Formats: sequence, structure tokens, C-alpha cells
Amino acid sequence: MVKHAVEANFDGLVGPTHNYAGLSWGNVASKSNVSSVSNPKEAALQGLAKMKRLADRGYVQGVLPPHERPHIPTLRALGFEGPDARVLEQAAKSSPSILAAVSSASPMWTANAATVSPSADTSDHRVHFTPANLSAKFHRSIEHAVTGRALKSIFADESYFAHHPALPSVSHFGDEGAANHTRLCAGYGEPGVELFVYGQMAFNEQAPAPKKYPARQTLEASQAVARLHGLRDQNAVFAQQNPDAIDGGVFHNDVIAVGNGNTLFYHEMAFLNEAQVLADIRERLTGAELEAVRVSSADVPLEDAVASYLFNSQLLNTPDGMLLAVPGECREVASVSRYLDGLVKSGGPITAVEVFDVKQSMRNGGGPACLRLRVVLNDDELKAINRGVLLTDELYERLTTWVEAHYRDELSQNELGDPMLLEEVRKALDELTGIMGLGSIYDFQL
Ligand SMILES: NCCC[C@H](NC(=O)CCC(=O)O)C(=O)O
Repeated sequence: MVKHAVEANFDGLVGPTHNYAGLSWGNVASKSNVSSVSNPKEAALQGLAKMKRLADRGYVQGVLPPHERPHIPTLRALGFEGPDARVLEQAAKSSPSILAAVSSASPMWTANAATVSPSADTSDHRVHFTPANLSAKFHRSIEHAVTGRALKSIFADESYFAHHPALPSVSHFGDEGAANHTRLCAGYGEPGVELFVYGQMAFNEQAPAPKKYPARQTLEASQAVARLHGLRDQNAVFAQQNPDAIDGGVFHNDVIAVGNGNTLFYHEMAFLNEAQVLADIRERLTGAELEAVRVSSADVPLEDAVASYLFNSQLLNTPDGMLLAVPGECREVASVSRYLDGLVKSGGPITAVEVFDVKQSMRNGGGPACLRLRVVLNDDELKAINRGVLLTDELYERLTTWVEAHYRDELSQNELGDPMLLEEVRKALDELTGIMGLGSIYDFQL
């Protein structure tokens, strides 16, 4: 029996150490903004404003908490000793790059937090979660433990929710979560087709792979997640990302494609075997015809797609068609802005475009879609979650006040070793777990 279900979006609340450290080789924005001074307060408020606008429209909007940064336990695991202030001081002096990595606010990009399979697709009819190991980048590889704790705290009821540990943290099983996963379906409550997009095969050195930039996701990782989640062949399609796109700066599939309902919006360079991918989806999708909205390089060159993050948009149902929630940069790139004007007039499934300002995050290569994790929940499952994380007017007010009270409006690399910053972060996060009713999820609270 098909149950009524909604797509809930869980955005990552930007953490107090948001900064530009140039940590992500292959991510053009991260590298080109290295060492600029960031504004963590503005970043967090931009993220909250996006959540609020969508919640006001009636979308179910959740919040995932930032992580403790700088992460002292990681510094200790790497041999820095003594009281916390001494650990920081030593790391700042001898290994500023390591300190920058353990200080990144990268957990804000919750599209990379986990892969989520709705209960309509899974063999045991529970919602399955696998936190992404993010093993391609050291600064991100330390996220999955706390991510897993936060998800378990929010989706606690085991009769509805199943949690798996992250895959083994080696390059063979590099997993970037929902950024390389999108779901097509006739309705959210109906069985869907989960499209897993990988950058390369781990156990086949002859297979095509990018030459310049790393492929972060392997086929073997995607297959393991699908197995863990109990997806059958008719619920899963595996597609290789075009290696030339990765070499052009498309480090995740969600920089070049986004799906919702029966619609896949993508650039012609997204997939290695475009025709096969579409055929595989069409063969499995039941109850609806696939709407493939293909953007050509002639209309939007790959570099403009990367510069504007056109595809890193949220594609959302409205009563009359779909809304594409795009980053502001899309209106600054002429080809993209022109394309969007034509898109809404084309008579296709996308009927509205709206601009969201998430510039602080964009400068690190994270657009509206990177900032959210989609969790499809039926009515019973939605009732079973920790409701303290759902964005109401009251929670928005509380979080805004909390950000205003605790966040700095300027942060540069050489401040990351400041013991005061660590104290500020811990005080803020301790208060936050109270506000959101999360219990103890941080190492400093355990
Ligand atoms: N889904 C968007 C992820 C963006 C993220 N950027 C970063 O980690 C940049 C951090 C820095 O360079 O300071 C990444 O590349 O994984």
C-alpha cells in the first residue's frame, strides 16, 4: 500500500569556524578563495534565511547541527599532547595545514552527510542511513562519527529507521553520500529509482577515470550502500560520472545534475553513458514517465555550470510544477541567466526559479543543494523523529539569536589556533544541543 510521504530537507547549520582554507583540490571555488577572510556569522545567517524561506512555503525543513571544530581528539590522535590550549598552540606552530583541516566547518554541506534510502525502496521497509566516509579529503573524513550520532539522535526509533556505520575509510570505498545520489519516483511514497553516480571503479585500473582531479566516489562504495540499504535491482541504477566533467571541476554529481520526482535536470556532460543511464532509469521507473531536462554545452558551457552552480539547486514540488531554488551566482553568469529565463517559459516540468543568497558557502564550493540532506518520510516516520530539529518560527528565532550571540563576523587562518575560539565554539554547541534537544553528541560532551 502506498503511504503519503514528504521530502524533508535537513540543512547543515554553518559552524562558528567557517573559513576559507583551500582544502579541496578539485573544487575550484575552495582553491580560488583560499586565505580570504570569512564571515561565519553571515554564513550561518544566510543558511538560516534559506531554511526559513522554504519552511515558510510549507516545505518540511530540518536542521542538522555543526560539529565541534577545531577537533581536538583528532589532533591528539596525531600526537599533539597536553591541555587543549597547548594542543592547539603546537598544531598552529608546527602544522598549520593540519589545524586548518580539523577546523573546517565542512559538516555544513549535509548533502555529503549520508546516503538515505526511503522506506518505500528498502527490503525491510525502514528508512536507511549510511553516513558518508568522505575518505577523499582528510578534513571531511573526520565527519562521519558525529554525523552518525546526530542522525541516530534525530531518527531514533528503530522500528522506522536503520543506521549503518560509514563504509571502510579507504579510497576503494570512497563515499560522498547524497551528493552522488538522487531519487526518481512517481510520488515520494511510491517505490523509486535511486540513481548512484560514481567517479571511478576501484578494482578495475583499466576503466575510465579522470586524469587531473580525483574521483571521490567509487562504484564499489555505491554498490555497498545499495546492498546495505536492501535495494533491489529495480530500485537502483549505477552510473559513471563523465571523467571530463570531474576534470572540469565537477567534484560531485550534484554540481552537474539534480533530480526530483520524475524529473532529472542535468548537463549533457554529466554522465559517461547518457543514453544508457536514461534507459536504465526508464526501465525501472513505475507510475510515471521520466522527464529528462537536458542542458547542452551550447546553451551553458561546462565552466559556466561550475562557476554558477546552476545544477546545485534544489528542485522542489509546488502545486503547479517544480521550483528550482538557485544560488545568486546563477544570475551573474550571462549564459545561465539566459538559460533560466528560457527554462520557465519552455513548458517543461520546471515552472519557477528563485534565487537564494548563500555566498559564504558558495565561496567554498557549496550551493543550496550541498547544504541540504533530503529525507523522504511517510506520515508515521515524520511523527517518529525528534521534532526539536524541525524549523518552526520559534526555532528560527532561537537559532538566529544564538548565532548573533556566539559567532564572529570575521575569521582568518591565523586565528584558528586561538584557544578562545575553541572555548566559544564549545560553549555555543553545548547550548545548541539543548536548544535542539539532541542530548550529548559531541566528544567534549561525552
Ligand atoms: N558539497 C559541497 C562540498 C564542498 C566542500 N568544500 C570544502 O570542503 C572546502 C573547505 C575549504 O577549502 O576550506 C568539499 O569540497 O567537499
